Amino acid sequence: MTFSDISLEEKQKALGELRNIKEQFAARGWFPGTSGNLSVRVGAFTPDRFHFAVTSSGKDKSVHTPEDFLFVDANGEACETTALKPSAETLIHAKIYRMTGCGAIFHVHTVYNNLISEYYGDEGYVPAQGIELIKGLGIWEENAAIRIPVLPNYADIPSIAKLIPGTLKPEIPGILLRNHGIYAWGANAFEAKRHLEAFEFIFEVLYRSLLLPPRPHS
Ligand SMILES: CSCCC(=O)C(=O)COP(=O)(O)O
Ligand SMILES: [Zn+2]
Repeated sequence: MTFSDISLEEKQKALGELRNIKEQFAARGWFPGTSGNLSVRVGAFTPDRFHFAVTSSGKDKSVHTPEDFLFVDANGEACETTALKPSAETLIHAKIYRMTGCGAIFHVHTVYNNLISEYYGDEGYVPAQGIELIKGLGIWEENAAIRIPVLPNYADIPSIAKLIPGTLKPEIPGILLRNHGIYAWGANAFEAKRHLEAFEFIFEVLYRSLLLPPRPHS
């Protein structure tokens, strides 16, 4: 399937979903200083051939403009002639699509995901257990213990993308970049949003738990 085979209706639906998500996350303060990026896949998928709409690089994501999104291919190249630049982290999105075949990927920088990724960064994963929102990740096992992968935050994005195949775990729909932010994905925008919200809740619980004083002996 080429980009022009994908219906206008499907492309517009993807752009509408991105616009809604962008507005909601911006209202939560999840795009400080132009950080963060979002994408939704369109059309058919094979690991080597797919297309997605992605946020333009360096934009203020708290306002809507006609330059907010563009469509790119599996190599992160623009599908149509445009002056817009795709997100600087488009190759990370492309690698996650290639590995998972998912339908949407959302990336945000928050204080909690930064603090927790640094705290557990040397281990290479964030451990979590006994938090109800683990179910929000689609993991319904009783008292599930999960490990959320943490990758180093190299300045060279292709170097990060290369690490993804060895790091990504099929059962965990997210990856942290140390002292940077999280990528969360799902079969569609609804699921990717639910996963991202669950991760952020988990990070806040973990961080606040570290601050609790020891319980007095009873
Ligand atoms: C301004 S934060 C540094 C870049 C970054 O990590 C990010 O998420 C935003 O980059 P983009 O090119 O997608 O605007
Ligand atoms: Zn980022």
